[in-house]
Amino acid sequence: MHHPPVTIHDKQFSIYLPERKILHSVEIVAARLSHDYRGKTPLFLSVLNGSFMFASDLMKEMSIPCEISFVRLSSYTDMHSTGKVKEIIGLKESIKGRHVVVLEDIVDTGHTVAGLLPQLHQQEPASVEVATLLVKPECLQHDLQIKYPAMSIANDFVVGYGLDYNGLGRNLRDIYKVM
Ligand SMILES: O=P(O)(O)OC[C@H]1O[C@H](OP(=O)(O)OP(=O)(O)O)[C@H](O)[C@@H]1O
Ligand code: HPA
Repeated sequence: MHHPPVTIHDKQFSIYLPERKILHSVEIVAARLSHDYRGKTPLFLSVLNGSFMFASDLMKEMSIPCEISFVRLSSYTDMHSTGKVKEIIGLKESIKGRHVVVLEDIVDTGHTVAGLLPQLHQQEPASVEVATLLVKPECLQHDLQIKYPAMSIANDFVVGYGLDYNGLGRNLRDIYKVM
């Protein structure tokens, strides 16, 4: 399939990860989670906005009983991290004693996940792990154990499949990187 470059705001992006590759990597993560959490009814916590597409496709591939809830925790404007971590919004149910799996679209500097995990641990879950579609190992600034990364990428700004550049690009089926 041909994927011409796309323009979003002031920048051009070229094809990076086609949809079939994304979906294949999501299937593999779902199979691992279905195996590891058998008998545990995990609670997925999808961190909005970026992770909605990953969460949706991952849930469809899960072969064990599981639940999902959506939380917000935003710290990004433009293409650079502000480094500020905000508190969790929207977590209505108790996670005490639950096996929680945080769903992220991307772990970049790691600020977001590093800020989120202590807030979750305060509520005494049985366990907390992180599943992310993308991780940028070169950019990580925290000592994080990301147990379920679907794909590792280089230090490129990417959009598509839920990921945005200043609000746009989330609807793209494929992932593009800035040119
Ligand atoms: O590892 P980090 O450097 O913290 O970057 C990753 C976070 O940044 C993005 O969220 P953003 O705050 O842009 O909100 P969004 O999901 O609504 O786009 C992304 O969805 C992750 O949550
Ligand atoms: O590369 C990225 N693209 C979109 N959003 C992001 N948030 C952190 N890194 C990125």
